[in-house]
Amino acid sequence: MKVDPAEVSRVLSGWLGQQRWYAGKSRDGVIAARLLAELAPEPPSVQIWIADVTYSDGQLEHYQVPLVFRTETVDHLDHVLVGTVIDIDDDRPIHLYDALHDKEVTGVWLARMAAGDTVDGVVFDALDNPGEIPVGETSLALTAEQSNTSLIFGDTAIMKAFRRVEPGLNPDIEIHAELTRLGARHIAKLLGHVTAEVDGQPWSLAMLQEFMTTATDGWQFATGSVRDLMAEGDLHAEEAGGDFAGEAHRLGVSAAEVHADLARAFGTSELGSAELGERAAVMKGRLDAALSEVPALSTVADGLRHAYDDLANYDRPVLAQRVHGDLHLGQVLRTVHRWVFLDFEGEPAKSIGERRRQDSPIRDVAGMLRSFDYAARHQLIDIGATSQSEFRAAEWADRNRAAFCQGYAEGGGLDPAEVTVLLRAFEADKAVYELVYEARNRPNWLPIPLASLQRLAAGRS
Ligand SMILES: Nc1ncnc2c1ncn2[C@@H]1O[C@H](COP(=O)(O)OP(=O)(O)O)[C@@H](O)[C@H]1O
Ligand SMILES: O=P(O)(O)O[C@H]1O[C@H](CO)[C@@H](O[C@H]2O[C@H](CO)[C@@H](O)[C@H](O)[C@H]2O)[C@H](O)[C@H]1O
Repeated sequence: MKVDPAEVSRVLSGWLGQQRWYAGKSRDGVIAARLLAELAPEPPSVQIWIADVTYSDGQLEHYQVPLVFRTETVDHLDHVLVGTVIDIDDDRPIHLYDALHDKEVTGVWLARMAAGDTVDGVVFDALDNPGEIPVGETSLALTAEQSNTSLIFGDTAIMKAFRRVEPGLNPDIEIHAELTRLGARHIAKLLGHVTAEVDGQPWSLAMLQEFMTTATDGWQFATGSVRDLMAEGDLHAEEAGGDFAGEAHRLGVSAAEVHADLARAFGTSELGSAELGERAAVMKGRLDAALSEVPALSTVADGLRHAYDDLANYDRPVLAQRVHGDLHLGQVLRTVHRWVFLDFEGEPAKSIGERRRQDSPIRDVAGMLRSFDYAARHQLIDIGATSQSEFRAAEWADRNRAAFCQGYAEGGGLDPAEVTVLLRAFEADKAVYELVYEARNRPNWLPIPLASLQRLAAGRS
């Protein structure tokens, strides 16, 4: 079976724009597809293709698209049909399907990992424990596709195939590999990964992790607590059923423990005044870029610049280390035993180089505090806010933010109350990022980060 890459580019051009994980939806881009590796040559052939997207401003992005080549159409795969091309050898049609959604072929990733294969320069690595790869289990794709595509195998392992790929080791694999080696408590163990070697550079394609069964994610857990509170007439957060503060405290302790593990695994450094000035300048740059996309930000921009100036003029060195980089309640799972932290990839919009840089752990604290604010306020968007519901949401957020900070300090982290300049700058930076994210993805959620930016610009949290 032989196909013309130009034909594959043509079908991908129509299909990519419909995928949740494709970041170029609002931009004009030219798509060129190239074959990276053929994982299963026997029919149905399974191949990893890379779609190189060149945007009109010259920017280049790469997306991983594993395809299965079938000579017959398959009804139950209709929803993941990418397109039909012609076989160069015999002029017959070949139907291309998204291989990650075809249970008949997904097992090849596990089989190759367990065997420690290298295929066309793509290395399948099971670390030291090939026996832990659940070869033979059937896959189930997570329906809530996010930045990547995740498959659960049986109930023991989850494989995340990275969609947007680039040269450089993905921090999610890098961090999970080190923390697994350390035996860290608050992560899901790394079982294996798939990495291509292209021109001497690694390209991370996929990772396999222990699957945490019967876990609830932090967002579901926290928003359940807010729902209970809102259903309870006049009660305060501590009086209503489903109070979350005990969990918020445990989550804070756990975050401090994760940071201690990251410091142990990757070391620490100090950000002096020059570096703080440079970090503040990056935040101002992000604010300026956001202003052109969300004009409502202009009313608070001066106050936010003051917060960034305070960071630039901070008179003490700031401890830096590897961090999570995009910490929020959707990135933590509560198992029966402990809180588990997921997705150490950092903010998807940043380059791998930026995401691997050491940073203040207060960036993660700020991310989680923003999430408490989101959890408290997002229901008011649907039910309509009154002054009383606003007051009660704020009370829930304040209570849980305080519990998280107290837990973080008790767990050995910096006391957030003692580094308010850092916290304000990082919260503002995150809320600016969120404002752009909401403008692009969920415009009716814009009031959440905007209200926080108004408080932060006025010098409140
Ligand atoms: N090890 C795991 N155990 C259980 N569920 C997981 C695990 N890893 C991820 N998940 C689930 O998959 C979702 C997506 O995972 P995530 O790593 O955040 O992917 P993405 O990079 O696409 O956002 C998570 O929100 C969580 O619900
Ligand atoms: O899950 P991702 O790593 O792809 O993160 C992106 O999407 C998140 C939304 O799913 C977004 O998080 C924002 O909304 C959350 C509620 O849905 C809230 O808990 C977070 O605090 C808020 O930042 C995240 O910013 C974005 O990178």
